[in-house]
Parts: sequence; C-alpha cells; structure tokens
Amino acid sequence: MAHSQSTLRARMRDQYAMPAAAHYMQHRRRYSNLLMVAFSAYVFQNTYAGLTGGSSAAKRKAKAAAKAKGTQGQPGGAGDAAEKGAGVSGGSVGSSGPAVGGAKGRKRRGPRVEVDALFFQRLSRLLRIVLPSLRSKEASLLVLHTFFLVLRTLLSLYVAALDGSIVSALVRAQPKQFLLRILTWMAVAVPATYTNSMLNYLQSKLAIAYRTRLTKKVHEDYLDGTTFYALGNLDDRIKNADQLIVVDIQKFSTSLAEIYSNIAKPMLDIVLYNYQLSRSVGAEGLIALTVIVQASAALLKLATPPFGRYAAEEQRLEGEYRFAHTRLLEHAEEVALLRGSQTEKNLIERGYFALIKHVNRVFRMRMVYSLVEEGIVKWVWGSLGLCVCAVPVFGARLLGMGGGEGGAAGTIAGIDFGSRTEGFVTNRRLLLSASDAMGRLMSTYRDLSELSGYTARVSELLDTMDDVKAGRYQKKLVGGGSTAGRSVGKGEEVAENAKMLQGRGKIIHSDDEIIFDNVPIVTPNGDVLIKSLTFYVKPGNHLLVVGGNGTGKSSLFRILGGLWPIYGGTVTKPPASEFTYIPQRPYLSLGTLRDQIVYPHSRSQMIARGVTDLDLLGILKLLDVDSIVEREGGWDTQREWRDALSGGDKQRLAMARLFYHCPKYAILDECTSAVTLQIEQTFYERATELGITLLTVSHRPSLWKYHKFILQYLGGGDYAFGPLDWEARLALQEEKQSLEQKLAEVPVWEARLKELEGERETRERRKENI
Ligand SMILES: Nc1ncnc2c1ncn2[C@@H]1O[C@H](COP(=O)(O)OP(=O)(O)OP(=O)(O)O)[C@@H](O)[C@H]1O
Repeated sequence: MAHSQSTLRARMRDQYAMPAAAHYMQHRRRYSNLLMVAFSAYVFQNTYAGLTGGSSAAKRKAKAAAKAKGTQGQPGGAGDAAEKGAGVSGGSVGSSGPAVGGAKGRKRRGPRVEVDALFFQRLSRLLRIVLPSLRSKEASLLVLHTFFLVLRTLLSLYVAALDGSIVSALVRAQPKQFLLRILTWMAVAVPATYTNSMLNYLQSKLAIAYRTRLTKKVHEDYLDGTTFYALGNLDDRIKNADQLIVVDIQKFSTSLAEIYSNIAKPMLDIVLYNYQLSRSVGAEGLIALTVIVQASAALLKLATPPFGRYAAEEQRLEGEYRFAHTRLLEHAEEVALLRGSQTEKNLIERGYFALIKHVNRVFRMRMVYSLVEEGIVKWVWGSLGLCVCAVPVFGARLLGMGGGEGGAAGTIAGIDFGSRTEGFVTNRRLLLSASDAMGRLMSTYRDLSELSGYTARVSELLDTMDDVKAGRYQKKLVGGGSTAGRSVGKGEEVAENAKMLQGRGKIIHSDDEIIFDNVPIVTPNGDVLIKSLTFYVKPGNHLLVVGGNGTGKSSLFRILGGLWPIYGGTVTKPPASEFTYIPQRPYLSLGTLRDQIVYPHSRSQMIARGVTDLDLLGILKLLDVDSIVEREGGWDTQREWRDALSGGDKQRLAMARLFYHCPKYAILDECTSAVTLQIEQTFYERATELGITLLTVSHRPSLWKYHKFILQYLGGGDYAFGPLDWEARLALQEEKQSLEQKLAEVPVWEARLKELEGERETRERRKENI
C-alpha cells in the first residue's frame, strides 16, 4: 500500500508537477511580467484605498450618508449649510464653544477632518485656486518637478545596476572594468546631485507659489468691503483669522508641495523598481511581497491616529495663544497702568500650556506610530528583501531545475560567482529602494492626514468668507439659538425676537438724506435694543444722539455704516463713501504723518485731488495742532502713531481727516472728549461751513447748540426723536442741575438740623439742673 502510494506520488510529480515547473521556468519572464502588472495595479489600488481611508464599499456608504445629509452641494449651498449647522458652525475652526443649530445631539469641536470624500472635495477646490490653469506658473513648476522626479528614479535604477557591476568587477578581479565603472559612478554624481538640489528647490518654489495664490485669494475676500469685520463680529466660525491667513495657509502650501513628491515619487519608484526586479528575480518574490505589504498596510492603517484632526486642533490652539499675546500688546498701556501683568500672565500661560499639552500628546502618538512604521518598513521589509534576492538561487533548486551544490568549483548550476554577486547587489539595492519607497508611501498617510487638517481650516475660512459676503451668518444668539438655526430660547418675547431675526430690511440709496423707517436695532448676538426706530436727517440738520451707556447709540452707526445687517424696515441713506466716522479713540494707520490725515487715501490720491502739504498744514493750523509736523520731523515721518501721540492730538488729527475728505455726513462718537471747548467750537463751526452734516453722540451739553434734532434713547427699548430746542433744553438742564445740587445738600442740612436740636436739648437740660 505504502509502496503504491509513493509510486503514485512519483507518477503525479513526473506527469504534472515537473512539466508544470518546467513550463513555468521556460516562460518565467512572461509570467513575471503578468504578475508585475497585477502587483502594480494592487499597489495603486491599495495606496488609493489607504490614502482615501477605506474601501469602495466604505466610500459608497460615506457618499450615501453625505447625500442623506445633503452635503453633496457646493460649499455654502443649502446642504452645506445643513452640514455646518450640524457640527461645524458653533464649535468650528477657531471656536471652542458648543456646536449650535442643526441636527440634534451631534456636537463636534471642529470641521470634519478626515481623509475622505469631503477632504478631496475641499482639496480640489483649493487646487483650483493654487493651480488655476495648465498654463500657469505653478503648472510649469509642477511639470518641471515631475521631470526631475522621474529623472531621479531613472538615475537610481542606473546606479543600482552600476553598483552591481562594480562589485562584479571586484569579484572577478577585473581592475580595468572596476576603474572605468568607478569613474562612471563619479560622473553620475553630477546629474544626481543636481537633480536632488533641483527637487528641493522646486518643492520650495511650489510651496511659495501655492501660498501666494491662496493668500491673494484670501486677501481679496477678506479685505473686500467689511468682510474682515463681519468675520469676527457677525459670525462665530472663525476666531483667529490672522492665524489662519498667516500660518495655516503657509502650512497648507508646504504640506501640499511635499505631498506631491511624497506620493508621486514613491509610486513611480515602486513600479519601476519592481518591474526591474521582476525581470531578474521573477514574480514569485513579488507575490510574497504583495501579501506582506497588504498585511502591514492594514496594520499601519489601524495604528494611524487621526493626525489631521490633531493638526487642525494644534493650529487652533496656536491661534489662541498668539491672540493672547496680540491682545496684551494692543492694550499694553492700560494693563501696565492697572498693574495687570500677573493676570495677563495667567491667561497667556493658560493658552500656552493648553497648546503644549496637545503637542506633547501628538508627539507621543507620533513616536509610537514611528516605532510601528519603522519596524514594518525597515526591518520586516528589509528581511523580506533578502528573501526575494534569494529567489533566483533557491527558486530553481526547489523546483528541481538544477542548481545543485555539487557543481564545478566557482560555478553553481552554470552561474558564475561574478554574475550572481552582481545580480544580488543590484537586486538588493533595488529592493531596499522599493521598500523605502513603500515606506514613504505608507508614511504619506500621516502627511495626508495632516494635510487634511490644514485643508479643513483653509476651506473653512474660504467657506465662511463666502457665507459672510452673502449675508449667511452663523452666530450663537442670546437665549441659546443661532443665526443659522434662526431660533432664540423660549418665552413670548424671545419668540417675537426670533421672528424678527428671520426678516430682512431694505436699503435704499439716496443722494442726501438719511431715513430710518421702522428699523429694529439688533446686535449680532440677537439682542434687540430697539424694536422699531424711525427718524430722519436732512442735509445741514445736525443730529444729536443721547442716551445711557449700552443703549445702542453706536449700534445705530454700525447699521448706518453697513456693518450690521438690518432685520426689518427701510434704511434710506447715501453710500458708505459719503460718511466719515470719528470715534473717541481714532484709528491711526501704519505710515507717515501725512497718511494719518488723508487715510484711507494715499499720497498720490491726495495729489490727484489737488491737495498739497500746505493745505494740510492749514487744516492743522485751524485745529491748533500744526506744530506736530515740525515736532515729529516732517510729513514723511513714519511712526507707531497710536503710541506717539496724545489723546487730544489723535482727536485733532481725526478732525483734520474729516476736513480733508469733506464728506456729506460725519459720525462723531464722543470725538471731542479730549480737546478744549475752544477747539470743539472751531471744529463744529468749520464742519458746518464745509457743508458736512453731523451725527453726534456726546454727553457734553456744550455741544447741544450745534444741533437741530435730537434722538434720545430712553432705555428699555424706548426712544424719542424730534427738533432740539437747545436753549430750552439747556435751561432745563441748568435748573435740573441746580435742583440736584440742592438735593445733594439736603442730607448736610438735615445733619446740621439734628446737631442744632441736640445742642438745644443739652442747654435746656443744663438750665433745669441749675
Ligand atoms: N460686535 C458686537 N457684537 C455683539 N454685541 C455688541 C457688539 N457691539 C456692541 N454690542 C452690544 O450692543 C449694545 C449697545 O452697544 P453700543 O456700543 O451701541 O452702546 P452705546 O449706547 O454706544 O454705549 P456707550 O455710551 O457706552 O458707548 C451693548 O449691549 C453691546 O454689548
């Protein structure tokens, strides 16, 4: 029985196995090529699946979920808004607050940061900005970069072969060939080093070019009208736009430039090296490689923490830390005078340690990830490489196709030591390069994950700017609702306010007059200051606006200046360019002394208007501040004017600015608080002469006489509007003041009366005793 079984095995081997093996060995090259094609297809598929974070089934699922949520639309569309409402809005890029509006119970701290369909959707939008056309400079740089990437791979292939032939010449003891090949090796160094330097250079150039394109686009949107104001005041999504524009765009651009070479180069390497390898070692090793790569890719994917989310979080914390410092510098004087350094230090350090805690956590995760990654890539794949190199030697022997140990000295199965060594050295080099390329491809998942973080932040900035420009704000409102959800709290009044917030007011442009017709004054937080305000201002009829603190005097001007949206009624007004605004602490720009007066004009615009420095000096003379020109060293002196000038100087420069621009209307918000009554009088008289209509907020009775109408905020949402009889008002005010003064003396008189009564009682008691 045992005998017949072994006979059967021998017959089977002779009839099937041996001919199959012989056939395989005979057509090995063809099979290898087939397997190579399959392997390459696998590498691409696996890489794509790895990089996009899942199988096609998972992608289909994600797509279906996105469709159900309505996120397939363009950014800013209805579906997009639903997505933002669900998670992105309230606690997004810069915000640490809770998410508001939208789907119930789903709260997320930031925008979705994953390497998924949404990431590719966002990335493609950014790519269209940084690579606007195939003829753009960036596209040319990319083509050149690709050329050098290919060149480097080809050079590496050539060097691998050269390396093998040098060792072969050494083993064969051929000094002439050896020397010749060493010289070739040195000659190859020239294009090789040039290629490497060019690759680094082109990558940096690409990063800078991407950054410039994106920054330009963001500057266009951010500094378009009042978007920069709306972004910080009317919408909650972006907290530190400065950090996003200055740091995040730079990080995104660098990351994008890196990721291209980090993905394209290893992919190209893998295909070319493995093709080359399959020609010499056959495809058997590559099958083993495929299995191992599949397993290790799965392991690495499991071990990869959400680096994208961490990168976005890190940028948010960086922004908050930086903002704390910026704030301190902005209010340095106030903080120093209040001796608030310790409190500020606590605040700044709180921001810093939150950042460091996060960064340390990410470092620890990176360390663990690198351990796994290096273990797999360097050691597992390294040893696998040696095994693959052994395939040509042991493969033939295992298949019984010769290569026995008993061959003639110096040869094994007809192969001489020289060519075997040459083959081994070349294959090993190719394998190491291929496994290194595979490793780099694997680690790009982490890079891609981080890129997704920067992509999410930059996209969020662009999306928010688009929304803000279109008047689609997302802000947490008083009462817990949001402008996105458009509902506020509970209760009748709140419900009424919510209804009001759903409305939209009308703006009509006029040449001269200002008319507010039933316009509600609502803060960006949804606080209704006045339900319905009606008043008008005709040219020349200066308006005085008075009322208690926080009643909404300045808010009126924010609506007039187009900064706040209107939720009802009609505002008729000249365009914003016909208004000049002077607050209590005027804005002084970066630039020369002249720039402070002509702001926002430039010197050339000033000249084009036919205004000279002498004219400016005349204006300053009128306001008794002309000495400033000589004192500060002339019109072209540049300084941080905010710190260099006194409060009174700043206010007088702002008044000079008004006279230079000579608009139809001027909004004066407590702008004479730091100047003398004499200057105040000169200012009002001159402004009237110039035909500027003034809208003044002031508590100073000395200003009443310049105004014809008064808008008085009475508190509790009430107001009164009508002509101002300043003399009667002043008389009333004086009488009121004198009565108040008298009333203030009553307690003193009462005390004195008590004293006198006490004295009288004491005297009477003494008399009785006598
Ligand atoms: N950007 C903003 N976002 C949200 N609320 C704001 C904003 N600016 C002002 N407010 C709120 O609007 C209300 C009115 O502010 P406003 O500056 O109009 O007051 P005001 O009458 O000018 O006060 P004061 O006389 O103290 O300057 C205040 O409760 C304030 O908190």
